[in-house]
Amino acid sequence: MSSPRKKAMFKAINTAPVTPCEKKTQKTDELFGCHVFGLSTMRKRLPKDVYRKLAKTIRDGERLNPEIADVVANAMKDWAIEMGATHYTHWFHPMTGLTAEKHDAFLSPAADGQVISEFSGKMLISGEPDASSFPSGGLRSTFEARGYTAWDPSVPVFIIPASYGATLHIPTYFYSYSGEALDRKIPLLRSIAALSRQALRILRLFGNHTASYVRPNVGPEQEYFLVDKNLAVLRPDLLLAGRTLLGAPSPKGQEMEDHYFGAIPGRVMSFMQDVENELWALGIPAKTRHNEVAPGQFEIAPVFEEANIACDHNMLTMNMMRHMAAKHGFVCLLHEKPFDGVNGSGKHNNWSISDSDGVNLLNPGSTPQDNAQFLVFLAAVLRAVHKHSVALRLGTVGAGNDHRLGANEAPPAILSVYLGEQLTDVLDGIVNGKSAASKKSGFMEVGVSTLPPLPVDLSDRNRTSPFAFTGNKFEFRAVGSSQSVAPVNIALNAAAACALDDIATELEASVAGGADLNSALQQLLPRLFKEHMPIVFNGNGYAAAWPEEAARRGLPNYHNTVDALAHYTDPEVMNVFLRHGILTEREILSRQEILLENYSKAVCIEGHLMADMLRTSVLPPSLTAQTRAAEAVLKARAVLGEAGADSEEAAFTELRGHIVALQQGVAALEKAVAVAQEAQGALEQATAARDTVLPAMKACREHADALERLVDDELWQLPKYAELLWAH
Ligand SMILES: NC(=O)CC[C@H](N)C(=O)O
Repeated sequence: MSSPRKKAMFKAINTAPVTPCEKKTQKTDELFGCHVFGLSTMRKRLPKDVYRKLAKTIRDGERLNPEIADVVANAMKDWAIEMGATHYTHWFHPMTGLTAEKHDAFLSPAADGQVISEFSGKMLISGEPDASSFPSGGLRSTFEARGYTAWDPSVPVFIIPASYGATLHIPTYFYSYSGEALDRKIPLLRSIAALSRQALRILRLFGNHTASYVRPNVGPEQEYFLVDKNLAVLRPDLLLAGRTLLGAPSPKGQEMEDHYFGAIPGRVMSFMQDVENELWALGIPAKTRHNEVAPGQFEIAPVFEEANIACDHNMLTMNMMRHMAAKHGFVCLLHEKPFDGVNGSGKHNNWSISDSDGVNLLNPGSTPQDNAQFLVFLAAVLRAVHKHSVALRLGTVGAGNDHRLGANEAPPAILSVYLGEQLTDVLDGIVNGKSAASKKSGFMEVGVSTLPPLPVDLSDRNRTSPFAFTGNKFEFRAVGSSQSVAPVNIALNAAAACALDDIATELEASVAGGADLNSALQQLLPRLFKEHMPIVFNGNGYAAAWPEEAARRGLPNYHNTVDALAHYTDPEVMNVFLRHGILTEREILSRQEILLENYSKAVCIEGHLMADMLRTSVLPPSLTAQTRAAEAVLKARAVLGEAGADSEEAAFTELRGHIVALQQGVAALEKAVAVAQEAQGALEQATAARDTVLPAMKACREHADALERLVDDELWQLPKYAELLWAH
């Protein structure tokens, strides 16, 4: 038990579960939302007319009326101080992919040398952080520091408690001096508004005059790994890159499939309970928890919320998990592929749309009228994914996710829609103009006026599909575990808005021309389903034949981030975002640049880090092992004569072969990193990172992992896969 690695392992397996924080109450319904200045708290603390105006602002997603801002801010401050808050912060989502906050105390100097607690309406509504160091993708020069934050009242403010004093968090947008979006919230809100406008046109055609808005709902399933902290600190790759850059496979990985839904280890249960308590207090409806497929992998999933809130809540969930892992002696890995050879982690984005009356528009209804409306929305989704699949693919780009997509554990990078046989039968029937008897009970006459009810469980599950219909929602499985769900939902809403716009325009024209809605639909739906049937694929997305079949269908397959990002500026891709004012041309260009830079930086950091680890942690024990092997050859020869040391020589030669190759590999890797860093232009740099750094890393890893299996275990410093994956 002498080496730091062995000591860490000993500590890891002897660590007892940490007791979760004491809760304010044992009852979940009392705990839920207690750290949120939500509607019920507002009603209690605000004058009636102020409450009414604020509630309307929240419901309609408007900016706060400045006349009531001071009263609202004051009530918030009093509540926050009672909850132990000393500071407030505007909390936002810059293009770093993480959240950002800068804290200010509630204090202002008073005339008598004392201080008073102060928080005005102005402080609540807007802020002006120094924005110079956030990525802007060329939207402004570094010296143009001005950036603004503005309260997004559609997400309630909340308190993050800490032993030293809580902080009031105000969810905000973040934009530049010139009014351009520097964050992911602004385009998300614009996309939600666009979807609402277009979907309402369809509802009005169906005679719905009560719905005042339509909103997308999102439920992101979050996968993650937990690694014992004692072991993780000995792995610079886990700490700096969030994934292992080296590591021979564990003799036992996920082959037995015994981890999936297995009994949750005690330490992990305490961690989960602590996370959930905090999330519930924040009004985040965390619902499901379980062991995932890979050893050391877990999942947390909330129930649906409106997309903007769900997105903020997922960012908060990730922050909370990282934070709470430290308390429980873990490091929480949100990377898409922390370990080679076992499953990576995704974030399955469940997406549906509902109207202001709470009706889920992707729910097949129980009347012919409802079914017809469902088919229109279904057609719109198929059209959105088929016509705008590149825009959707852009919502999943990232250096980490490239290791996962298409690796036969997550969907391929080709976008297709899984509908299940039954629903596909129904659509085929509509396309072919004849009634379609489906496999099970579902049966649908052609001609929407005679549609019988559709069965509820319209589809099986298909894990290999990136975009699967699951009965009343779509599950977009391509998003990576570390990614914000904002980009993919911006793209989904934008693409759906375009498709609904096309459909509404045609139907409105037919109706205006005197056609009744049913005959207009009978004209439109068979044509639409026929046009977009190539996007429907119910088969195995992991099969080798699928990419070929997809190519025949004309479906794009951009299987890495750089290829996908190069198409951000294709006119038809830009148009998805331009058409309804979701992003301006300058905002699109800046996002393309930021994402490309982010990719090259991530790859170059990994390359640099791997070279350092190879030089300082892999080569030294390997060289010691080589010296021992050389001594073994000499000793065997001394005893057995020149010809008697064959096996010792073979062992030495094998070691030396990998060592020499690795020494050359490290030099090549360092050169590749330097070349990529010097390349001019964001696309060129990202291309160089992909084409030179990644292959150089792969070549090194082969030898390093072979050495791990050859070098004496007591010499090896880096915790091994078996230890990282199984010590919980
Ligand atoms: N059980 C599962 O759904 C596995 C999903 C897989 N981990 C992914 O990356 O998407």
